[in-house]
Amino acid sequence: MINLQESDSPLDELKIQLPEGFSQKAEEIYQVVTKINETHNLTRITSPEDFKIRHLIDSICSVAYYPELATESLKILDLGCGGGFPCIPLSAYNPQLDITGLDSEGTKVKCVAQAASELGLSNLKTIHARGRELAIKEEHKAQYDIVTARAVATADKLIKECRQFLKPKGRILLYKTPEAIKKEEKLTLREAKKYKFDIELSPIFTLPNDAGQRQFIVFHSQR
Ligand SMILES: C[S@@+](CC[C@H](N)C(=O)[O-])C[C@H]1O[C@@H](n2cnc3c(N)ncnc32)[C@H](O)[C@@H]1O
Repeated sequence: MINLQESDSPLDELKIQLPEGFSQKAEEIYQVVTKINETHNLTRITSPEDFKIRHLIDSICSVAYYPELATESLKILDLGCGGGFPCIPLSAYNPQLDITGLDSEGTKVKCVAQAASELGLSNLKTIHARGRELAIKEEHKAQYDIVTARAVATADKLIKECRQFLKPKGRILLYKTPEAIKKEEKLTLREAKKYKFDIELSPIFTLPNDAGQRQFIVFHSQR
């Protein structure tokens, strides 16, 4: 049992409310993903407590800083979704979100599609492709309100790869550590300026159980 609750740190500190039924859904996500993981090697994080903190809580903390993720019908592309993070928890958190999980590894995409089907997440679909290949296809160009990416690539590379997916005034929301943001700062500033993005940084927050610090960096398209 993972027993996800609002009193969990940092959900409590960030005042993240869990929608009705989400704790039960979180348990189902844990059961379904770890079952698929037994045959497909999606994640090394499998203990209930680690899964809760490093996958579930980490995925939904974005809601604290971008509350529209909890309430609006946004079209989101999760680039490099891997085993389904953050796209699976986010699609369960707000059924109004229309999320596409994208990954260049076909097996991972199939596993996320299977998990979405078993979990009844009809608002989550998947595509097997590289970001830069999909971004030039007419049906995906300028179609998304937000592109998310967690643990995929440096911010400068992701700006280049994600920018064509965005609708006017769209955003790229990256799940990062403060250390990575600092390390990537110079190239990030250069690419953000080149492609006309304003940068927003969230406050730094800490995950329990030595899971480390996190920070979001958001690129707002000026166009
Ligand atoms: C370290 S995993 C992270 C997966 C997931 N976002 C998470 O946080 O658990 C990085 C994933 O990004 C995918 N990936 C890397 N570059 C990509 C690209 N250009 N287009 C699509 N997927 C990509 C990889 O195949 C891999 O599954």
